[in-house]
Amino acid sequence: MSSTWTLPDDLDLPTRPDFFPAPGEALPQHWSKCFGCGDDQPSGMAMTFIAEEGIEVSGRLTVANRYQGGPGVIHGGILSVAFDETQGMACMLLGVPVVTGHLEIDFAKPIPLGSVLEFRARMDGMTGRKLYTSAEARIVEGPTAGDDVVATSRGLFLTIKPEHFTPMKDFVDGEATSPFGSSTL
Ligand SMILES: CCCCCCCC(=O)SCCNC(=O)CCNC(=O)[C@H](O)C(C)(C)COP(=O)(O)OP(=O)(O)OC[C@H]1O[C@@H](n2cnc3c(N)ncnc32)[C@H](O)[C@@H]1OP(=O)(O)O
Repeated sequence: MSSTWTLPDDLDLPTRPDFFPAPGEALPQHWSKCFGCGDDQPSGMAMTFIAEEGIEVSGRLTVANRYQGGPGVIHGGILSVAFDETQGMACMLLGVPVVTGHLEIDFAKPIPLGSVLEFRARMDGMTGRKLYTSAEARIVEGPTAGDDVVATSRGLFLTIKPEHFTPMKDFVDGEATSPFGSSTL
């Protein structure tokens, strides 16, 4: 795998805050209509996430037939959504909303339809509003399951004020059951 991603030297590493769920506990969805994790988004991926040790989080995705890109394998865009979600969830330990500014993926191995993927992500450091994250995916169930990393991702997230989304509120498709910013975290 290769990447042009380089971390700045002057990053602070966040520590796990008291309000963050204990290792093994579920993380709340950040927005019920989110394509990646929302339970009020019938066409979405309905990913679920749990807190891991330290500042790591993990998420799972079953590769449904509708996520097909090349013959029999996951679409790269779907894989990117899953990384985006998982790395965004890793930023939740700051307790403030974030958006993705930059995301880059290395696709290392084909991922067959029907696989169950596990994603693990963490913040590698932060400076000001900029949060540097990384993640990797493994196939944990399916014919090619194993310890091999099948894809990796690096992403820059930026903290935002809740009013960032105010100009968009008229475009929301109906009433959300967990409005943005109402996360229990
Ligand atoms: C729990 C959450 C889970 C979330 C999962 C899903 C996440 C998503 O998909 S979010 C949706 C996709 N993303 C978006 O819609 C974001 C759209 N972009 C924006 O709104 C803006 O560009 C935004 C907010 C990222 C940055 O704008 P703004 O707040 O004005 O910051 P700006 O002053 O331009 O940049 C701040 C710093 O970040 C840097 N920066 C901003 N964008 C980038 C980028 N793409 N690459 C590198 N650096 C960047 C700037 O260089 C600047 O650095 P420095 O402080 O050192 O000068």
